[in-house]
Amino acid sequence: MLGLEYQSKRGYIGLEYYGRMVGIKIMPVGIHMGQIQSVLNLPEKEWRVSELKHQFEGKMVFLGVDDMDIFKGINLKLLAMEQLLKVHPKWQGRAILVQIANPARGTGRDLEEIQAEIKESCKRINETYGEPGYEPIVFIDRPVSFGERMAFYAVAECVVVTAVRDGMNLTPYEYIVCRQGVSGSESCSDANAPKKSMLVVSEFIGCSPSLSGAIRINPWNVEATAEALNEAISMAEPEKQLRHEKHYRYVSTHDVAYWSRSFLQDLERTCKDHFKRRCWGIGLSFGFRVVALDPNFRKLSIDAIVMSYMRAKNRAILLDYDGTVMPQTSINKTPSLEVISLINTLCGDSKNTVFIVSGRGRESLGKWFSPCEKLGIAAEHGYFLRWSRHEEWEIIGQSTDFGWIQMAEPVMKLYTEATDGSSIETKESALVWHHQDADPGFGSCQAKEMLDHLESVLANEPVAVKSGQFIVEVKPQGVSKGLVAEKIFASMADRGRQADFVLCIGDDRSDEDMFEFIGSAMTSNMLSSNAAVYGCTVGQKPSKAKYYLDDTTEVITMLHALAEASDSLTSTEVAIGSSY
Ligand SMILES: O=P(O)(O)OC[C@H]1O[C@H](O[C@H]2O[C@H](CO)[C@@H](O)[C@H](O)[C@H]2O)[C@H](O)[C@@H](O)[C@@H]1O
Repeated sequence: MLGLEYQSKRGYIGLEYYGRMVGIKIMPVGIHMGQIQSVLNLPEKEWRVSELKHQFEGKMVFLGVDDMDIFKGINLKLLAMEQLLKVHPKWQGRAILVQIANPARGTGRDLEEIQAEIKESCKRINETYGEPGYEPIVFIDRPVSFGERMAFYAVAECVVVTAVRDGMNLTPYEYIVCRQGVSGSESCSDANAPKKSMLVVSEFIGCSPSLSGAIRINPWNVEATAEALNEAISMAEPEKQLRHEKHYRYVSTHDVAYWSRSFLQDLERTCKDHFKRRCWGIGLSFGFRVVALDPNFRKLSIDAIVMSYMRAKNRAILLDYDGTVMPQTSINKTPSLEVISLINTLCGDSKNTVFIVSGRGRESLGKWFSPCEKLGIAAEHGYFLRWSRHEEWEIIGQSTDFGWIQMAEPVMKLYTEATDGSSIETKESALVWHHQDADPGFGSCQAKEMLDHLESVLANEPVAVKSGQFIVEVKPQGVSKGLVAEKIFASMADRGRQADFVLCIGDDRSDEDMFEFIGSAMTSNMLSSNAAVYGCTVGQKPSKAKYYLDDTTEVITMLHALAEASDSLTSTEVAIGSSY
């Protein structure tokens, strides 16, 4: 949705936006039952009902209640009525459409045109089908009070809504409640008479999906609407009553009180963690965002991590590459001598298991880190994993079916052609669309669009579509940096070296899987019960990591501090000198 990640929960959608949870749900509003029932009891309403009953005696009354505006489809309703009289002549002299048009609230040429059309239609229909004592169209364009409206509902056999665009439109709901009447009152429907509330409603109005007994129409289809009018008034009485029962059951139980209660419940559920977070304004101008951060989210203290590091006996150090040890802005992506040296120093300490965990391919990572003999590498988000330079690559991904590439590639090509500066990277297990060199605004819009497109095209394929730093990536399902962390911790535990110090650093979405996993790993037996766990994101932003460092420079400074606290510094320095 809008290129943002979301989860479909029970009955609603949860969307995380800059650390805040946004809940999205369809919540049709209801009516105020008490308000309607109090009007139903008014004596002047009863008086007006008698008058109308007399006026429309022996007639089938269709009723329309609309504001006079260009979206209400009033003229379409008149045309449908005209068609009904034409193709079903048995209704001539018997069927009447009473159209209440609340005075227009706006002005303008469009409105004037529609008013002229309506006037013209009323005149034509009444001239064609009218006769002494019978006018098929009764057009009321004066203000009509709530009470009088109730009186019209009381005499109407069917309410017709033909809006081409609308919000909820609660007219059908009012009609249903009015037709049910109030017990003990000589109300709309005679107190003991069977209740009916026939409805012909546009499929374009908000209340339409809630009214399962209504006849739904597309108001632009005049012929079909005319048939619906005929069906509504010709239907067998028991069927009309059954439909009314369904309507009334829904409307009376889903009133405005129900709506406000469920709205508040949903609001509370969605916002339950909001109060635990701190909000910060970050960025400037169009890049300005309010982000909500966990109050425990804090800067990683180098002194504190060094202390834990020195206390530990079995350490797991998992480092992302791009944006973590390699600045995102660097043109040359080969690791610097400084990084190689640091990593070798860390690897040289026998207490350490050090891994580069990256989305990049195994070939480039293998080449770049060839001087780091003891370094483990997880490439392509862990699809490939190697414990040290001397060991073989393991394939962690379960899927060997890459048929999805035939479906994903044409979609990516389409967007590449339309987005100057974008390109496709083909990895061994994944396809990546890059837009770092495209126009920033257009590139990210295209990325969101493409993500949706790929998700729908690949819905039944064993893949995940993810966005990252200027990329959209399709990779095998189940492959994640979280799984890499799990594998490493499990293997350490199997070797009797349960980690008592964990450091995971990364900067983007794919690293969140690592942070999520280490958050839960404490409760499993994979880690030592007293393990010091440091999940650290690069850049201050909403994250599942508990700590942050501001940039790659701070990451390197911190790694230097750990290297200085490591054993066998001399031997590793020698190793670098000989192999790089
Ligand atoms: O897991 P990481 O180490 O953070 O790697 C993720 C992706 O890295 C590469 O893309 C990144 O560098 C590109 C320039 O070389 C840049 O255009 C892109 O915006 C960055 O995300 C790599 O090409 C991807 O396959 C990795 O998934």
